Amino acid sequence: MYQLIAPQIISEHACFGGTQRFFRHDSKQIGLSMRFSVFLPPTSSIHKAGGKVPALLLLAGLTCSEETMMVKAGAQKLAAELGMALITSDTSPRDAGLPGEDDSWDFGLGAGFYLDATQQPWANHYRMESYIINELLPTVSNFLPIDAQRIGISGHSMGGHGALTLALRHPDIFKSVSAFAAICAPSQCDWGRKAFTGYLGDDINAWAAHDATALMKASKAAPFPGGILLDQGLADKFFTQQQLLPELFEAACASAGQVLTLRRHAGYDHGYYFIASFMADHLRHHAAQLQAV
Ligand SMILES: N[C@@H](CCC(=O)N[C@@H](CSC=O)C(=O)NCC(=O)O)C(=O)O
Repeated sequence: MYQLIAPQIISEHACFGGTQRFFRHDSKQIGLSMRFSVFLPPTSSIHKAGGKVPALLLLAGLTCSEETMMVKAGAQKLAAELGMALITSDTSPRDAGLPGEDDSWDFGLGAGFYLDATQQPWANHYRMESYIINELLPTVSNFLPIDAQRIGISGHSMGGHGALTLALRHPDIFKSVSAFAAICAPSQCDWGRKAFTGYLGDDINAWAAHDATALMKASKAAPFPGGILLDQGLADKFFTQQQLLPELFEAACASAGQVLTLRRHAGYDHGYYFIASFMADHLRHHAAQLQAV
């Protein structure tokens, strides 16, 4: 483990008795400057004498940034009441300046898919999994009153894929998991096939390690005994276009003996009004499991 560098505060805002901060730091994993955000509840030790608080990492989807969840998901009020911090990451490196990086909205900039690319020209900078696991989480738990032993993960769409796959790949780090409208089987949908071909190459055997459905199918026992919560809107155009495929993840959970609460909501689309409508249930799902750790 290398020496962690203290992040710089870009802006700070009082929020529901706690503090919303936006940061930048020079990332060794990405090789570029990265931005992230943290909401600290009033119970954290920057507000009163006390210990470290549990935290929920919220991963956003395609075209989003570290700001999106904090601005649109409406999570801070209940997180403040539950005494839980919120952490958000950006969705890709910025300023890598790679050819083709900005050609489409579902690959490259804003579309890092929370994995480490193995293919050039992406492999040097597109290392979002190593960044989150080895740099972002150690940084926030080292420099802020966040308890590294009580971290949960959730996310939306591409961020839901990130939440499910990072939780399944790092169950020692993430003690609870949930997702909103997640890309549940990327090897079997257009978004995932495009991203995995670009970042991981043509060999589909390399894809399974980053596919939530494949990872769950390969599990010998339920990886999350506390259960996984997954919400899906039935008026979501990306669900209708077969980009999300929650039914495949549901079948994989059944075969692994993993308890999954998959809620299908009539009338809800893919956007943040859907996320905000069910965010409280997700925060309570995580709070219950993280308090118990
Ligand atoms: N530009 C796209 C739409 C992009 C989009 O809908 N992004 C979603 C995530 S999709 C999966 O990861 C999102 O969260 N957008 C931010 C928002 O505020 O809604 C198109 O042309 O369809």
